[in-house]
Amino acid sequence: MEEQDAKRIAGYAAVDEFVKNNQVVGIGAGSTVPFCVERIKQRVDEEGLSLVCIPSGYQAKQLILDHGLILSDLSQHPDIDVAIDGADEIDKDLNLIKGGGGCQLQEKILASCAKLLIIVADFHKESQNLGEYWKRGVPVEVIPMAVVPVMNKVKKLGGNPVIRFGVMKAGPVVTDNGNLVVDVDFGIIQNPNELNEQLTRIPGVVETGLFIGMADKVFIGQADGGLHTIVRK
Ligand SMILES: O=C(CO)[C@H](O)[C@H](O)COP(=O)(O)O
Repeated sequence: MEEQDAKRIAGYAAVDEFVKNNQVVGIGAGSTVPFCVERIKQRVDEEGLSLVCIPSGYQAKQLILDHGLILSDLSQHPDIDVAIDGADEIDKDLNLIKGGGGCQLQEKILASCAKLLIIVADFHKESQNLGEYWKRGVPVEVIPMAVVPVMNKVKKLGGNPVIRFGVMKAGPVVTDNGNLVVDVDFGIIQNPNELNEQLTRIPGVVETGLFIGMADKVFIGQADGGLHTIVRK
C-alpha cells in the first residue's frame, strides 16, 4: 500500500464521518488535505450537501476554487463547524507538530474558530513523543525584523534554529502573512505545552506549529490499507 493510498483512506474517512449538510468547513494544507477536498466535492455532487469552505492559505483557497466549492472567510463565517487538516507528527496525547507547509498561523486560527479539529495523516506521522519522527524541527513563524534575536533566544531554550529556505528561490520562505519560518530542532520534546508557552512568550514570535490539546480526532491511514483513529480523551 502506497503512502498516497493511506492519505486517501484517512481523508475520505474523516470527511465521511464529520462533514454534514449546512456546515462551515475549515480546510487546511498539505498533501493529505487534497483527498479531503476531493471527497467533499464527491459528496456535494452526490448528496447535494450545502457547505461553505474557509481556507487556511493559498493552497487551500485554490483547492476550494478548483473543486467548485463555496469559498468564504472568517469575516463572513467566524464560527467553523469542523476544520480538517494534516499534521507532520501526532503524539500519544494528540498534540501535533504542524507547519510543514508554512501555514501554521492560519491553521491555528482556523482550529481556534472550529468546534472540532479533525486531523488526517498517513502511518508515518504517529509517535509517542513529538520530535521522534519529524526531524525538521518545530516551525516558528517570526516577524522578519526579529529573526536573529528570536534565533538567539530559542538557542537558550535548547533549540537548534534554521531559517526555512525555499526551493527555486534564492531566499527564505515568506509566509502568506509576510513573515519568516524558523524551524527549531529540540530533539524529542517531553513537554510540548511548556515549550509552546516558552516560544510564544518571545517577542517577534507570531505563532508556533505546536498544536496542544486542539485535535479532537485523528484519522491515520495504515500501510496495510486499514485505518487507525484516536479520539481526544
Ligand atoms: O501543517 C501543514 C501545512 O502547514 C500540513 O498539514 C502538514 O505539513 C502535513 O502535510 P502532509 O499532509 O503533506 O503530510
